[in-house]
Amino acid sequence: MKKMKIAVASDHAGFERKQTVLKYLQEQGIEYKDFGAYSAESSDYPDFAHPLAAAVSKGEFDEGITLCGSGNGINMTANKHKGIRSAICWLPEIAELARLHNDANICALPARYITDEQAIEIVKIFLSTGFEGGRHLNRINKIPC
Ligand SMILES: O=C(CO)[C@H](O)[C@H](O)[C@H](O)COP(=O)(O)O
Repeated sequence: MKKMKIAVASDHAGFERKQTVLKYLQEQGIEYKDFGAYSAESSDYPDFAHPLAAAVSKGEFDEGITLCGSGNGINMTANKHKGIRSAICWLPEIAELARLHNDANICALPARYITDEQAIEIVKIFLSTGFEGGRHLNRINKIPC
């Protein structure tokens, strides 16, 4: 895997699953920053998703990984930022397509609906798959509003 700098965030609902993802990144020697939440105490996902998405948008990180209960809230928040293409990835195949076809730069995990093993598999595929370009480049260029 190429050398990368990854931004990671969750709310309380994604906190436990995030620990598994962080351990995986550590084991792989992948540099990361954890933007919070730092406990499983109830919290609001925008408080963590906005700083993470701003940092990815500014190019401070190569990609982001986010987790909340369903993946929706943290995904919606991140997609408000310029240049962010955040995709909810609930299967490895969806994660692969999010990179190949959509050049997604944030992988949003539905922490309450996947296992630790599935989370790792999804992250592994997301981080190791490149953008296909071609016809997909025309399409992603038409996304900004
Ligand atoms: O935004 C969400 C749902 O669309 C996230 O999954 C949150 O994690 C979830 O809403 C948190 O729910 P809780 O009842 O406050 O734990």
